Amino acid sequence: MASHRFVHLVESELIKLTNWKEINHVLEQAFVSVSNKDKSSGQPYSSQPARSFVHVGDAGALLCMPAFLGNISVKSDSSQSNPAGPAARTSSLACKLITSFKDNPSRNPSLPDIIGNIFLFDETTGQLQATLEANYLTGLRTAAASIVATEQVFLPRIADKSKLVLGIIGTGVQGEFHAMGFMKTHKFVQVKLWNRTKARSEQLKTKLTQLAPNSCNPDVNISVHDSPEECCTNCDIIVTATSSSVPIVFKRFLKQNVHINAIGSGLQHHTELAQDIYDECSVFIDYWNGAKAELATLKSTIVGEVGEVVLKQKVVPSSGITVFQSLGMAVEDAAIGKLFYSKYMEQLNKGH
Ligand SMILES: NC(=O)C1=CN([C@@H]2O[C@H](COP(=O)(O)OP(=O)(O)OC[C@H]3O[C@@H](n4cnc5c(N)ncnc54)[C@H](O)[C@@H]3O)[C@@H](O)[C@H]2O)C=CC1
Ligand SMILES: O=C(O)C1=NCCCC1
Repeated sequence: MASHRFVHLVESELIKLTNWKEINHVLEQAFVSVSNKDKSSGQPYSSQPARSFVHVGDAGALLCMPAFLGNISVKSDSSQSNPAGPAARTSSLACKLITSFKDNPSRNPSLPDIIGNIFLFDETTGQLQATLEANYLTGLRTAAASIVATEQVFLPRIADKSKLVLGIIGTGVQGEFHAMGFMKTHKFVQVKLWNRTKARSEQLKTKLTQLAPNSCNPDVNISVHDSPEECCTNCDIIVTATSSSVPIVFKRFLKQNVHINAIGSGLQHHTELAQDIYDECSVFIDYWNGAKAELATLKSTIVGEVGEVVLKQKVVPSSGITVFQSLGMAVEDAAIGKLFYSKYMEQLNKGH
């Protein structure tokens, strides 16, 4: 076989290509693709098995996440050269290989909890087109999944969207991406931060203060809190992004009308929130296949997939506590991998 070249996109290149609106646009299509059972509907569709794990004792795991995503547009209608026309459609064939080792951050020197790469293939020939460093992309796509879930499940029930308060529980990598993504795409009057090690929240506050002038509210108040309870008080939207194996958010901390994006705690998934929350809330998920395998021990009411909400197959509650229980799925990586590869190739062809 003739040798074949592929590109390798590193984090510094990916940072330059980042546009949150485009990322949210492809993530919404990833959600739709898993809920759409009719390939001829004109909507995105996909094929993705439940991901496979190799456990390394109790220390960590290697995850293999393959997916095919069909009929997506990597550009939103408003960003293409002819905004009046339909956005061009493409597909994505990809596999993310990722490791999750929970003790990595406390090593000396510290290492990320999550380390991964996305392998992107030509969907007509199967040839490897690109490898993309996936730590940064996992941060972006997981935050974008929470943003889309919040827009679909929670924001329709909020009449006045100009006074929202965001709480971030856990200001590690994911907490940071979530704070940045939400501030870039939605207006908040306050962003509240809590982390087990307070210094880390203070560091994030400094970064977010620098970002604020380029966010949806340059006057946003960013505050650091001493406890999860103080941080959650008065929040409309909460993100939990920790590796805690015991509950850190309880119902008594919450407003009556609140949305939580529960994204942390690795492969145990639902340990960050107390059972009294799960007893009362409506849970939305990313995909049933994954939930059957990875949320088998969750005792709560799962209403449906976020994609089912977008497709109007499921109705969202008009008040109360909603939870987006984020597992993370391969089509999200296939979507963001294709978006960044396309943008990179476009710039290369323009001679940048
Ligand atoms: N749902 C999804 O798609 C994804 C979920 N994750 C999960 O999100 C979580 C955070 O990941 P990263 O931000 O990348 O990790 P990180 O290592 O950057 O941050 C971990 C955070 O958890 C906190 N933490 C650890 N143990 C704790 C405890 N017992 N109590 C309270 N806080 C504790 C740390 O202070 C830190 O803020 C992990 O559980 C990871 O597996 C990560 C990527 C995707
Ligand atoms: O989807 C992902 O990527 C991950 N999800 C759960 C924790 C590890 C990474």
